[in-house]
Amino acid sequence: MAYEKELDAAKKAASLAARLCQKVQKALLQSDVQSKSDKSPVTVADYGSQAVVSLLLQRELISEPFSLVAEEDSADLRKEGSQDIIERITKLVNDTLATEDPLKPIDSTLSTDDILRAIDCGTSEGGPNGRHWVLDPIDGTKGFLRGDQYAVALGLLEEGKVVLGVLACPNLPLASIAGNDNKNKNSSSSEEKGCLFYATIGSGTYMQPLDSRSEPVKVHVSSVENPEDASFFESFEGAHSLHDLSSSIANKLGVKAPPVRIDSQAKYGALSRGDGAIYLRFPHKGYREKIWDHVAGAIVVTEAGGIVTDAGGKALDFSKGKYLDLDTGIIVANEKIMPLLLKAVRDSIAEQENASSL
Ligand SMILES: Nc1ncnc2c1ncn2[C@@H]1O[C@H](COP(=O)(O)O)[C@@H](OP(=O)(O)O)[C@H]1O
Ligand SMILES: [Mg+2]
Ligand SMILES: [Mg+2]
Ligand SMILES: [Mg+2]
Repeated sequence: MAYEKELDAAKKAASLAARLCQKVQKALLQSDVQSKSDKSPVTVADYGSQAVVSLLLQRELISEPFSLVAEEDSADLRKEGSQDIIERITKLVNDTLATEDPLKPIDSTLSTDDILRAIDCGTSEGGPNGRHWVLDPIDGTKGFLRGDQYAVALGLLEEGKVVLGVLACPNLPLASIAGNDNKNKNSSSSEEKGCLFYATIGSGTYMQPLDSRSEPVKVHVSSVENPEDASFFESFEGAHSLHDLSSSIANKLGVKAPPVRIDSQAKYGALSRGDGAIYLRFPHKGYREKIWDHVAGAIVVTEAGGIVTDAGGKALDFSKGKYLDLDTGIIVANEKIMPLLLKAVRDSIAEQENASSL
């Protein structure tokens, strides 16, 4: 299989980073109200996750040139007054790496400078040439803080095309979230949860339990043909996607089920195994989508048989650097539903534009 070595490294890196995030989220949820309103736990987990992935990939793929496009950089951490937080991140990363390799000699413990350097490996710009890893160390920070869904999302671009993607979703139930009430979909209930989705180009999409040795299963998007029987995903946060517009599109399609609102690229993971059939994402005017919010999710869905396009039906172009250059919105569906969805999107956007020009 192509990209076998890269996939092994990516799965290991994302799983370990997810373990770090789980530890921080658990402490956060057990803490008092005052520290919950403080943003530092998510900061620590974000940087810690990025450092773990950066270090792991470089260690596992030592003979290859390394380029990483990642959401975070260390500029804020290098400001005065950040020493305490850097030390917390460094301890967290060292503790996490030690669980991966308990026999590691003690003198290889990483220093604060090592951690800052690892975070700053993620400053590549991407683009159409060569290989670039693309990382969102915590996608769905809002969900992370609420105790809901989030994902560690890692992908690989080769000559501007996505060839590999891994999504670690620590709070996503292993069983389908279709048909549950909305509370269970987003939050951590007592059922078994923690999913690792992965895909390489031409080889399909697989899911396995995070942190477990049980066998991966091949997954497929929903085969629903009639949109009336489809359910759709969208952002939990109304600030990230226009819920009114998606509701208008769903009405036109005759979708009966209420929207399933969850945070992060866990939506792409859930779609890849058929929990819902449609994903609608329409940011407010002027927002520019970043590649790390979609690279891993896009290949996880397309290798499972889905289609991911912008609102005009164009494939997403990940070769333009950090930003996606696209026509309003991102939509996902299976082959059968996509033509109907594109028409509903076009009609709803035209109606909205007419209404605002009156
Ligand atoms: N105004 C906005 N419109 C659309 N997306 C936004 C946004 N502000 C932030 N985002 C992006 O939405 C992502 C979360 O998506 P979702 O709503 O599906 O959970 C965020 O990722 P991070 O949490 O990694 O910053 C962020 O990049
Ligand atoms: Mg993100
Ligand atoms: Mg993020
Ligand atoms: Mg962010």
